[in-house]
Amino acid sequence: MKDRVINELSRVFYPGKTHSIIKEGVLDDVVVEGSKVIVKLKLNSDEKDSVVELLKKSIPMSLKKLEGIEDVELVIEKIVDEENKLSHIKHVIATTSGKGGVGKSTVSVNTALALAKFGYKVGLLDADIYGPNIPTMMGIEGTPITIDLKYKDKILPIEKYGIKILSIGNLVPKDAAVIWRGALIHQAIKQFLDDVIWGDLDFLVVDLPPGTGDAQLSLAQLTKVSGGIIVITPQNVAMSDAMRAYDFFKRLNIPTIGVIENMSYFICPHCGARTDIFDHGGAKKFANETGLDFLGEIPIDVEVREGGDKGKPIVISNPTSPVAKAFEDVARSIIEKAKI
Ligand SMILES: Nc1ncnc2c1ncn2[C@@H]1O[C@H](COP(=O)(O)OP(=O)(O)OP(=O)(O)O)[C@@H](O)[C@H]1O
Repeated sequence: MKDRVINELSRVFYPGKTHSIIKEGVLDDVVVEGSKVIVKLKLNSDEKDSVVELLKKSIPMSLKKLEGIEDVELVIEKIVDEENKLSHIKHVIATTSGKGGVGKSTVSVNTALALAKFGYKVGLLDADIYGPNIPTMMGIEGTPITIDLKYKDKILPIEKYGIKILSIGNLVPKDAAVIWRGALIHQAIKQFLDDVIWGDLDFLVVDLPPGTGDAQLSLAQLTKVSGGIIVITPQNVAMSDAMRAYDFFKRLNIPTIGVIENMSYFICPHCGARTDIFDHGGAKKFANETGLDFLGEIPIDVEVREGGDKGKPIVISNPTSPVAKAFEDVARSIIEKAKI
């Protein structure tokens, strides 16, 4: 229904212009509740009253033509011109890792879902240019993006499991991004921040590429990141990579919220014995040495991997499991630090 509403709105002219209200970039959100639709617009504070009056007439008139829509509510917010476009996002949280494959995306996805479980409005931005695997993990691969293809200027994130998701994988052809360098990456991240209709969010979790590179730099330049999370595996060799990621956050003035140890240990499902496959405690040691907070340890669990492959993360597929609880603990620490 939401798609139909947006499609219909693409036919409503912005008063005084030759293009639609969508092209004008004033649509902030669309919420469908049964036969009622709520359309949220953000207009410049100096927009004329006559324009507002015309919108109040034309939008309900147009949407009521849709089958199943009986009531249309218009919420119009006036914003100061060129107000920071991210002012409706309270906290930007970035996750990174010293190196690839440590489970950074897994942590981003499950932490975002745990935050949403606590009732917060959450967005998840997959800015991992080199391995945008969040669509697969969230089970949204192949879902066509609606609005950017038609209007070029605004992108609607995909909603699943109660959060809004957008991946660089949705914007560029598979494998094309790996050759991207500075300027292009900067442009892509800018587009994510400027042109995506995130709506009001308490948290935007950004899954950065591993290491210290252009994406981190651009994000820091383009927005105020409330805090960064470093994901590491327990081996000693992982420490120097983590230290580089931490130093980079410091140089970019991104406060580090803390460290998570992923693949921390393995509990045998048959005998219950614990094995520290990659050693254990590296992240805690790292946290002690740097004075950072230790946010928790996530065991290796086949359900985590399966959840990622099947597009149903463990926080959703098995919410009472110890791993899901561990992700909730991470979310609690973020909430506590953000003092929300
Ligand atoms: N705690 C865990 N238990 C079992 N499997 C896990 C765990 N964490 C991550 N994995 C699996 O390890 C693989 C790599 O994880 P993920 O993609 O999250 O890592 P990443 O650090 O984001 O990798 P990349 O650098 O490629 O972006 C995935 O198949 C994922 O399902």
